[in-house]
This record gives sequence, C-alpha cells and structure tokens, in this order.
Amino acid sequence: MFQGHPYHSLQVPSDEPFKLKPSPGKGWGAFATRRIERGSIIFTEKPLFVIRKPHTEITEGYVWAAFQQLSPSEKEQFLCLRDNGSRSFTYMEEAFAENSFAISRDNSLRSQGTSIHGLFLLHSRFNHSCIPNSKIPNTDQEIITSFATQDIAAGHEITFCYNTDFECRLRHERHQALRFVCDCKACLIDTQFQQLSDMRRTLIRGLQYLTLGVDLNGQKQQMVSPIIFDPYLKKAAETFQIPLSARLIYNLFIIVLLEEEGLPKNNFISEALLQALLGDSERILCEELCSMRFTT
Ligand SMILES: C[S@@+](CC[C@H](N)C(=O)[O-])C[C@H]1O[C@@H](n2cnc3c(N)ncnc32)[C@H](O)[C@@H]1O
Repeated sequence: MFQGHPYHSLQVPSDEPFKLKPSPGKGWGAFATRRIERGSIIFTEKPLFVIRKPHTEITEGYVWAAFQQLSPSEKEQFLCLRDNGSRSFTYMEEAFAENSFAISRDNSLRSQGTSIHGLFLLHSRFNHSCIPNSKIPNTDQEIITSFATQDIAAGHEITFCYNTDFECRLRHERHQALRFVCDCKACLIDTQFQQLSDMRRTLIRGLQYLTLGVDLNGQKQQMVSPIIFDPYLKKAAETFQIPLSARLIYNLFIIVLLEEEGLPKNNFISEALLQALLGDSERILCEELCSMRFTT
C-alpha cells in the first residue's frame, strides 16, 4: 500500500538517526533508527524556501512566487507533500501552512515582533505528541534543529509538541487548537493517566498564575470561572504580594508536576532545587504528596 508513496522521494541523509514511515492513524512519521540520548541533537535542517511575511499575510500568491524559484527536483519534493500522508493539498498555501515553521525574525518585521516562515520538508514529517520526546526550539537563524528531551529507543516514533502552552491546557483545549484528535498517552480518553493529566495541567496553570500574576495570554483573569478561586490569593498574585519563598515552592511543584506528566524540564535541576531549598522532612512530604495524588 505504501510502496509507491510520494514520500519515498523525500531523502533523509543516511547518517541521520531516523527514517520516515507510516505511523498508524497519523499518516507518516519519523522513527528513530538508533538510540537517541536525551539532550542530544537529532537533526538540523535548512528550509526549502522562506517567505518573509507574518503568518497572517501569507497568501497563495506568495507561495506560488517562492515555488517558481525552486529547481525541478525541489518543486517535486514540495508537490509530494501530503495532508496526513494521503490526500494531496488543494492549495499551495495549505501545504505551506502545514509544513512550515516560524524561524528567525526578519529585521523589517522585528519591530512588529513577527517571525518569517520557512518550509521544512523533513521536520514537518514529525508528528505531534502532548508528551513529546523531542523539541524544536525557536531559533535566530534560518535553520531549525531538533533535540531529544527524553531517551528515544531505536524504532520509537520521534514527536514534538506543536504548541507552546500545552503543558497548561486540558485535552479538549489541545484538540481544539490542533484541529485533530491526538492519541498520545495524555489524550487517551477514560484512562487514569488522562484524568490525572488534566488535573496536573490545571494545577500547573494555577501555580503559574500564582507565580507570574497573569494567565497564559499574559492577561489577568476575569472573575468568571477564574483559575484561582480565592479572590484574596488571586489579588495577591496579580499585585506580586506573594512572598518569594512561596513562589519558589510553587515553581518546585510545577517542576515535579511536569516530571510526573512526562514533561521533564531537567531532572537534575529539580532534584538539586528540592535538596537545596527544602529540609528533609519537607522534601519527603512534597514527594509523598506528589506520589499520593499523581501516581497512576
Ligand atoms: C505536519 S503533518 C505531520 C506529518 C504527517 N503525519 C504526514 O504524514 O505528512 C501534521 C499532520 O499529521 C497528523 N498528526 C500529527 N500528529 C498527530 C497525532 N498525535 N495524532 C493524530 N494525527 C496527528 C495530523 O493530521 C496533522 O494535521
């Protein structure tokens, strides 16, 4: 069924640690061909082409103009891209939106805080997970690099998170933003892990509010269904009246919750912070609280 698939024309250099193949229910994806250590670089990629426009201004005309500049083999590679590995795109604009990443800020757009966008043939084959094992950080160059956030065993799919604030978003909010139904461990409905995942992500959002005084959109929350119910605590957070020591503890809780969720920031740092900032009895209590409430 997949033998004549157009993605066979997408060349992954032989020394890279992954290959492309079908990923059940998700079209195609990237799979590790050898073990990839946490923290190591997976792949660095140059864009096929770049459009120096803010996301909202990229029209069919701009993509067509950029396409005209490509060599015949590059044109072929762009045209082979599929929506979820099967259906061809109707518009070039759609193909660009689905397979591009925001990259370095263009000088003329810098004042507007807007990025330019590059089309990346291979990194855009990586599927999404709400508990990913890789990350593609923002860059100030026109290349993008992925690195492993977890150890990835040979044969396992390499995934990254398509959105930046998903660690604070519930399953249904994530799916609304993605416009597809993710099937990762945090999204598998009616599982204990999924229910705990929603609880953890709500708690992380609340703890972040207490620490930063604003919600994910950078705004104070309205009183209708606030994330922090206690109006005094909410006011204290918004006016930065919460003591530094308390904010440190909230941050530690965030780190522990992220680790429980499978989204470790850095085990070493959280371990060190726990050791450094809490006494033995508080640390044990903290660990017990976390395992009591969040073990699956
Ligand atoms: C940029 S493409 C990723 C590569 C794509 N699978 C392919 O075959 O070319 C993004 C699309 O892949 C699919 N996809 C990615 N992650 C997924 C996931 N976790 N669950 C289901 N579908 C996913 C969705 O259809 C999404 O619109």
